[in-house]
Amino acid sequence: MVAVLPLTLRAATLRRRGQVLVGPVDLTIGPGGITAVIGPNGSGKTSLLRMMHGLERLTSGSLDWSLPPATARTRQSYVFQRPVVLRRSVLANLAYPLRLRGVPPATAEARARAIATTFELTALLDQPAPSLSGGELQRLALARALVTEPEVLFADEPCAALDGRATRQIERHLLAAADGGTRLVMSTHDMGQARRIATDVVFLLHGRVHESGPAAAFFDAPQTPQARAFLNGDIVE
Ligand SMILES: Nc1ncnc2c1ncn2[C@@H]1O[C@H](COP(=O)(O)OP(=O)(O)OP(=O)(O)O)[C@@H](O)[C@H]1O
Repeated sequence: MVAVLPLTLRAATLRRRGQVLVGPVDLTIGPGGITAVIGPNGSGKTSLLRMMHGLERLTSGSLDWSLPPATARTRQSYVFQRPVVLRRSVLANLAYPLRLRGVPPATAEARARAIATTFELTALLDQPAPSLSGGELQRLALARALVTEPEVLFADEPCAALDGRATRQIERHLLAAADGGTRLVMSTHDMGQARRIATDVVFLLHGRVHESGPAAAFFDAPQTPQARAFLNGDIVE
């Protein structure tokens, strides 16, 4: 199968109501690894992820996958910061993306049950998804995003509002997905998390990529005063 990556953004820009929210951004997402998109509140992390997944149309510039956009779209998933679930059972939620792709019901259900085991959701399969706790919902959202075995997963703050234990649990699943060959691009406010799991970092400031590169180098020796200030928890202008 031909790979969907790399994803290449050239001068990619998103404007809303006359304001530049993101861009111009030049960025390549190659195969393998976990990219942490970091930056202060309002720096454009969510907007950039939405652009890459095709939820926002670029105002100018270009964004190219190595395959046509319609094909690329079927090979990627997105996890929203606030998990969105169907008002149906956990099992139905897990089977849904497979059914959408035309997988027969029995096969979809078997795959849904298998991923539920991995994500420790088996005991909850018959429960209505909206009744789950925050940590369980986030696990369900991630499991549902991965049930199609996407080549790329975009995750917007996948551990926002989770406690330490639930966060570590999600991180284990993210690392396992990356080990299994899914390319991860995630935003996070949690620098401990970025240090723990990211292979590379994209540091956004005012909608532009201010610094990017291997995570270890970024955290050990940030190149700009703004990145240093951000990592120190100071206000970044
Ligand atoms: N649809 C929209 N229309 C107008 N402005 C928007 C829209 N979506 C986002 N913005 C603005 O774009 C900027 C970037 O927002 P975005 O949510 O991408 O940042 P973020 O880095 O993810 O922020 P946070 O860390 O607070 O989640 C913000 O100033 C936000 O108010």
